[in-house]
Amino acid sequence: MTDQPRLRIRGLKKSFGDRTILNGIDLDVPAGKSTVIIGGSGNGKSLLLRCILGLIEPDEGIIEIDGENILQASRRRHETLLKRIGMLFQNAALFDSMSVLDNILFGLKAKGKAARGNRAEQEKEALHLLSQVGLGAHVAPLNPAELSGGMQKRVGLARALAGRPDILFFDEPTTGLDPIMSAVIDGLISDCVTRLGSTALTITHDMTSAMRIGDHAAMLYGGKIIWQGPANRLMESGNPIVDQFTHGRREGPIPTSSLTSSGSAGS
Ligand SMILES: Nc1ncnc2c1ncn2[C@@H]1O[C@H](COP(=O)(O)OP(=O)(O)OP(=O)(O)O)[C@@H](O)[C@H]1O
Repeated sequence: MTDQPRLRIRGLKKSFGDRTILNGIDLDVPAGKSTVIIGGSGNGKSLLLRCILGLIEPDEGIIEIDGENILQASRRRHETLLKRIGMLFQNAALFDSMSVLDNILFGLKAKGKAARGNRAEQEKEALHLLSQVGLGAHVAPLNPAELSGGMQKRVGLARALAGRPDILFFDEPTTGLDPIMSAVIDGLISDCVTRLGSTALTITHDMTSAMRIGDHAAMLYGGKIIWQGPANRLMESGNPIVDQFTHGRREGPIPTSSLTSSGSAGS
């Protein structure tokens, strides 16, 4: 592993009208490690991922993958770089009208991998992806609505792994899951990092999960990354804002009103 982070973000800003949500994000995501981002609702965590994924155009800043600023890359190069990223969305974001198999085949197509091989080979690859997340072939013809939330997340992970991306984003992967299924999903995320060598970036509110899967952790607050360090320091960071958040205290520097308002970071 080199010292160059896989993802390097500097001075990233995004406002909507007069509401500044991201107000100069500086973040390094080390290669081949698991990074977690914590922060209150509405602070812009999902927005940050959407900016990296090219779904939202930031107002200012640098987003580098392996030292290459994707915001200045040609459109074609940008698309190629983004194919390196697989994403598990908050609610798994599966297509309800498609079978599990077709959802994964869609993931392969989106990464340009389905152009190779015939339908039988593509299906074999999809079933292999399902087995990687611990699901058998019997799930393939089912519709997402027939699956539990935990199974849907696993299918979402299988789809995120389609095309073998080396960077994986997880948006609140354990939200809505029971503690055992959360541990299963966390185990799969850790496997992606330790067995596949992926670089993982996870947004979570779940401190157990953050400590379990994270090597590196960062807290987003007021539009900036206000702390980053080893994930095992999250509960004793020495930063009063991080401490209030990770220990879930009502009293502290974070006004409780900021957790129910729009999350604007000011300018
Ligand atoms: N396309 C958009 N247009 C206008 N406002 C937006 C847009 N996208 C995000 N926002 C605003 O940015 C703020 C941050 O949203 P975001 O979803 O990133 O928060 P979050 O930290 O991920 O919250 P949560 O933990 O609740 O998911 C919110 O106030 C949201 O309304």
